[in-house]
Parts: sequence; C-alpha cells; structure tokens
Amino acid sequence: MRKPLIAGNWKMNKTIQEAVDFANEVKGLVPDRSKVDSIICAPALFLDRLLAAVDGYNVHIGAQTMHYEESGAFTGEISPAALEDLGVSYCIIGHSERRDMFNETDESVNKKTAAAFRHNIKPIICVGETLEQRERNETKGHVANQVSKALQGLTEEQVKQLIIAYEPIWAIGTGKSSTAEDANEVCGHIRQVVESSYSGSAAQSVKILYGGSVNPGNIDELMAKPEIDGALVGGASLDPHSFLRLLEAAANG
Ligand SMILES: O=C(CO)COP(=O)(O)O
Repeated sequence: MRKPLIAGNWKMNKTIQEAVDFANEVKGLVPDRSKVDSIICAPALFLDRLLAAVDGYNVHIGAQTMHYEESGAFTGEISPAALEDLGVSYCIIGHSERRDMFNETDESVNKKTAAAFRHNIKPIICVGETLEQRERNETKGHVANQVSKALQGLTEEQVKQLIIAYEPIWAIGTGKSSTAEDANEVCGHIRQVVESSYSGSAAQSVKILYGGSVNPGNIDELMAKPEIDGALVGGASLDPHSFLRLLEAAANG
C-alpha cells in the first residue's frame, strides 16, 4: 500500500506573515504522518520560517523549484545544497508554469531530479498535456515521453522514492478538473511506463499524484481511484480550512 500524499503548491502567493499564520493555524490539526504525507511547497523566501513554524508537527515543507548546480554564477537561482542545509525535504520539478514561462525543458527536469536525489530532496516531477494535445489524442504519448526523459539515468532505488504529478495543463487553475476516470487512466499509464523502464516493484512504489483544480468537492472521488496516490493542489491549498479538508480526505480515504 502506498501512503497517500497531498502537496499544496502555493505558487507566488502570500506574504511571510500570511504563510506563518497559515502554518500556525493548521499544524496541530494535520492528520498523523502515518496516514498521509502533508506537504506545503512554498515560495523560497518563506521556507526557513515555515520550517521553524512546523518543527515537530506532521507537516513537511517543500520548494517549488531549484537549480541543478550546487553553486555558481546563476543570479537569482536556488541551490539544492542550500535547500538541503535548510532541511527542505521535497521540491516540485518541471511544473508546467515553469516549463512554459521559465524555459524548463525535459533535460533540465532530468538534471534537477538527479540533483534532488544527491541532496536528499524528494522530487515531485510534473508532467501533463495541453488542451491541443488532448484533443489530438496525444495525452498518453506526450506524458510517457516526459516521464521517460525525466527518469533517464536514475537507479531503480531512486525511482521507487519518486513522486510524479500528472497535471493536465488545461485543468490548472481553470476550475475544470479532469474526470477521476481520465486522471486514473493517465496515472495508470505513467505507472506502466515506470514498469517497462524499470520493474514491477518500482512501478508499485512510485507515487503518482493528480493535479489540476483539485478541491474539497472532488478529492474523494480522485482518492478512490487505485492509480491516484494523492494530489498536487494550487488554489485550494491556500486556505487553511480547505487544505485541512484535503488532508483529511486523503488520510481517511
Ligand atoms: O498547478 C497546480 C498545482 O501544481 C494546480 O493548480 P490548481 O489546483 O489551482 O488548479
């Protein structure tokens, strides 16, 4: 059995004070870590304060991106070594917004994934198709290609610890979620890609999340699907009550 996982992706929202207030409000109410992995992926500026705020509670703190080099002349970038030193345990890699607006490629996603493992950071790799690709029936091929390229060179042990988030781009921030059936089918396809590139046991260990307009109203049917191990949540993770409802749904599902 794979433990469910809910990761909030705050994107570029909140001030430090709002972030700390959120952490203080939810931390004592977050379900036990034996039932669900609860993660907040916050802007880099807040990570240190959030880690201090949730210390000793069931909340993990993640970053939203990082560089693949440890240090050097990369103005404005975030070092994986510095994230590790802070105690950050997860990082989103290759979110579609970063692929679209900040020149992330399959190659940089692959390098960042390897760098995350070098620094004891669990990567949450994002994949997903555009509306045009979906309409052309290219979803599975596109997603399989993104996954294969992201995983190149990883060991089976690393793949077992991996988190892959299937986020159809047309469902992000639109209020138009994929149906649970469709999401389950694509997540199952991703698992098959892992199986054929690695092994059945790697495929059974890798966690596959759905993301795109997840909210307290649709989390139950998504979590009920066998291939969906959790959710990567944008808008609905910004409100403490709605974030807690998602965590409870995953913990009790
Ligand atoms: O991009 C997302 C999470 O990474 C999804 O965002 P929404 O939940 O706001 O659709």
